[in-house]
This record gives sequence, C-alpha cells and structure tokens, in this order.
Amino acid sequence: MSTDLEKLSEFVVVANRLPVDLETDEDGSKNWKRSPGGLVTALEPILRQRDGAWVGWPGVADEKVDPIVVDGLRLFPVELTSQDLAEYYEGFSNDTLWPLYHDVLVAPTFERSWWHTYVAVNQRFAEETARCAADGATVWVQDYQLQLVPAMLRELRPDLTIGFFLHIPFPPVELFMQLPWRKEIVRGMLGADLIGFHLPGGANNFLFLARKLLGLKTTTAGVGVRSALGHVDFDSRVVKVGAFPISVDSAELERQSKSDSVLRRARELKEELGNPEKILLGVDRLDYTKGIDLRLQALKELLDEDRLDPEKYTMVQLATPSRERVQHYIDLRSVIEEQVGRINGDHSQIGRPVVHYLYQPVDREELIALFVAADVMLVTPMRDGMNLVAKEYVACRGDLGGALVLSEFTGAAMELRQSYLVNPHDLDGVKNTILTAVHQDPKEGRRRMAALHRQVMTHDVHQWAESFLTALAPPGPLPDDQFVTERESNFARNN
Ligand SMILES: O=P(O)(O)OC[C@H]1O[C@H](O[C@H]2O[C@H](CO)[C@@H](O)[C@H](O)[C@H]2O)[C@H](O)[C@@H](O)[C@@H]1O
Ligand SMILES: Cc1cn([C@@H]2O[C@H](COP(=O)(O)OP(=O)(O)O)[C@@H](O)[C@H]2O)c(=O)[nH]c1=O
Repeated sequence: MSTDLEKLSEFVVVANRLPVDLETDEDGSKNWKRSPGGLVTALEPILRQRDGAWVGWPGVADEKVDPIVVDGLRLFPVELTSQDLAEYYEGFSNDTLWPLYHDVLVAPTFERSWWHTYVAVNQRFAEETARCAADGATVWVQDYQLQLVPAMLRELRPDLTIGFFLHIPFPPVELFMQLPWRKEIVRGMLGADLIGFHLPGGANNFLFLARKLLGLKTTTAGVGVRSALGHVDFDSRVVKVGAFPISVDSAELERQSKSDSVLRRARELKEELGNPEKILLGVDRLDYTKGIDLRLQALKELLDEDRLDPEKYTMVQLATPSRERVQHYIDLRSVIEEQVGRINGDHSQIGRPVVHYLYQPVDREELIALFVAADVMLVTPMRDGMNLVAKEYVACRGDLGGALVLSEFTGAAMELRQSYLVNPHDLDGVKNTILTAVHQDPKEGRRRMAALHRQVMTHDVHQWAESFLTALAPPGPLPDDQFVTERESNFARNN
C-alpha cells in the first residue's frame, strides 16, 4: 500500500460502485473505465475537491483488488463474490428495492436469501469504511444498496459523523409497507446524523414512516428544499432529515459545450446524420424506469400518422447497458430493439435510418457534442429520482437553442418548470408535446431555455454537496416540543 493510501481519510464517500469499473480488455490487460450512472457523475468532482477516499465495488465479481489510486482518486475496493452479485446487487438491490421504490413499475421480488446477503454485504462495506476513516471523519453513505450501512458503521465507529443520501425516489408509505424488512431498513438509515432525499416528498414520507412504523417522535411540519429540516428522536440522538436536489457540474459542462472540439464534433454529427431539419435525442441507461419504449412508441405513431416527416427528422437514442442479467432488463432490451427495427423498417431510406440506436456507453465529450447538436431532448421516465441528463442538456445549451421534453415524474421536473412537461402515462399528450417542441417558435424556445439555463447554472452539484454537508453538522438536542409521536400528530390533524 502506498503512503497516500495508508493515510486515514477525513472525508469518505461510500457507494455501491467505485467511480471506475475494473475491465479486462481483449488482450487480457486490466483497465479502469468510468462506471455508469448519475451518482458517479455527481460525486466524482466532490471527492476531488475534498481530497477524500471512496469505498465501493470495482464492478466485477470475485476480484480482490487492493486499495489503489486511479486518476488521482483514492479508492478502497469492496469485493463482491458471484453470489453477492446475484443476491445483493441484481437481487435485493435491483429486483426488490429498485422496483419497489420506483412505483412498482414491475413487481418486486421478495426473496429471503437475497435479504440475508444484503445484510452481510452492507456489513462488509461498513467494516471497510471503518478501517479507512480517520478519527472523527465525515462519512457520506450513498443510496439504496447501502441503507443498513449508517447503523452498522455507527456501531463500529461512534466517533464518525455520518450522512446518508438516497438517489432514487423514497416511495409512498403504502408501497414501502410491502417490504418484509421495512423496520430494519428504516433503523439502518437512522444510524446517520442526516438523511437526505432529492425532494421534500421523499423526506416527508420517511418522517411519516418513522412515526408510524417505529413509533418515534418526529417533527411534523413539511420539509423544505435545502431548508426546514425534519428531525427524528432516535436512540438518544437527533437525526436530521432533509431535501437536497442533486445537480451537475454546470460551469464545467457549459465550458466544455463551448470548446472548439465540441462545436466541431457537433457540426460533424449533424453532417453524419444527413443534416436533418431537427435532431431528437434520448440518453439513458437501458432501464424500464426511463420510458425509452414510451418515446419510441410516440415517435412510431407520429410517423405512422404522417405527423412527422421521416426525411426531415432524425432521432438518436443512446442506451447504456445496465443490470444485464436481471430479467426485466433483458426483456426491455428486446422490446426496444424490436421497436427501433420496426420504425426503421417502415420509415427509413437506405443510408438514412430514422432512429440511430446505440447499445453502448458513450464518452463525455461525444455526449456533450450530441447535447449541443440536438434540437429536442426527450427525457420521459415513468419515474426517476432526479435525471441528471436533463440538467446536463440544459447546462450545455448556453446558446439558448434546443428544447427539453421532460416527464413530470422525474425529480428534475420540480426545478425545470419551463421545459415541455409531459405525463408519460398519457401517450397522446406525449405525442402532442413532442410536436410542440419540434415546431416551437424560436423566440419562445429561447425564453424557455434562458430560464432553464439560469436555474441549472445557479444550482449546481457543488451547491448540492455544500448544502448537504453544511447541514451535516454535529447533532445537538432540539427542544422537546418540536417532537410529536404518530398518535399525537393524528390527534393534531383530526382536531
Ligand atoms: O450502478 P448501476 O446499477 O449501474 O446504476 C447506475 C446508477 O443508477 C441510479 O442513479 C440514480 O442517481 C442519479 C444521481 O442522483 C439520479 O439522477 C437518478 O435519477 C438515479 O436513478 C442509482 O441510484 C445509482 O446508485 C447507480 O449508481
Ligand atoms: C447513456 C449515457 C449516460 N451517461 C451519463 O450517465 C449519467 C446518467 O445519470 P442520470 O441521473 O440521468 O440517470 P441514472 O443515474 O443512470 O439513473 C449522466 O451523467 C449521463 O451523462 C454517460 O456518460 N454515457 C452514456 O452513454
């Protein structure tokens, strides 16, 4: 271990994944590649800024990797066996919690052996973190895969200040109550000093559960955005609960979007696409929450009904491979690829497909060039914690060009009010809104984009981290009258 890695860390991020995955190339050589998803996009600049350490899984099973510095980041890998991968990651995290927390878009599987593995893996993450954190350090635990870590870590290291942030929606109480291990999960999160959600709704759901499920005293006033924290009286401590909408590195994205290389690449992309009148763009992990199939269905119907001319308009859909061994993801890939094939079969010409579809990760620079080239960005999830892609598109449109079609069921919709908002369950509404965005009056488009751009530039990922970490100050007791039990709050509501 190098001296840099022997040094204990004052600031530690703990997430299921490291910011880079260990991949084996065709020649057998091992390389670190950026790992997928918005959590990594958001936290990487924060870790760099604070010179912290990152505890996480290196993205490959049965691989024991020693602590390592990659691209200036200090990484502490946690090994997952093939069985852990199947039961903790693909199973409990992504086939139980993920669907349950995303409005039960597909049925969650409740499998007891997966739960036991989830507990064991969370314990391992807590132990690795306890080893690399300095005395009194700040530890920031991330997301639904690690909801038990705060309590486990507090048990091992009561000296630490522990924050927990959930990147996906926290479900309504009626859905959460389906979970056989609901009390254990809530107690696990309550090991933190501060529990953060993207939106006030998630924070309020959590406070309600703490009262209803565990009979704890909590504040009952609504939580605000970066303000009016809620409090839970738990285990002789006060746990704070708040809403902190995550964002992107807006200034950096804007800077890159204006660079010569990106502008050149954006022009090339338009040419390569045959200089269509308008380019429509979708950028997602291939996930059933993202509404990729919905937007393809909308496009198909618009083309079938002659309401969109395939010679004038082209769509690019990027889909990063994700959770490829989970059945719902396997099924969705088939559905999407059949849709793309059918649209192109019915409406394309030789050398001019209507839909350009890539099932592969695309690097940042290419992505930014696509954002700059795209006239209409389609973000249509059925449910999404935040959706950083929507904010990235807006950050890259300092030229005030383009239009954003955005699902009301994303966290981003709460802030990006001047986008073309759609209800993804209303297919006709989505079709009409796509047409409105495609044909928008340029002046109206600039007005909307100016407001969106202002919002994203003034609420960036640094503000997100700063506001969370400032609220994560050492806990202090609150006056007794700020707490009420569930029984007392019912009484207050009914009288
Ligand atoms: O690690 P994977 O299983 O490949 O999944 C990638 C990430 O997906 C999820 O991202 C969420 O976080 C984003 C940032 O807060 C948010 O914008 C988005 O709405 C969420 O879906 C997941 O929560 C992460 O843990 C994964 O790393
Ligand atoms: C398709 C694609 C995406 N990215 C980057 O990934 C993240 C996605 O974040 P988001 O919050 O929108 O959703 P999930 O976390 O996946 O649920 C965003 O930063 C994209 O720019 C990428 O780099 N390359 C890709 O091909």
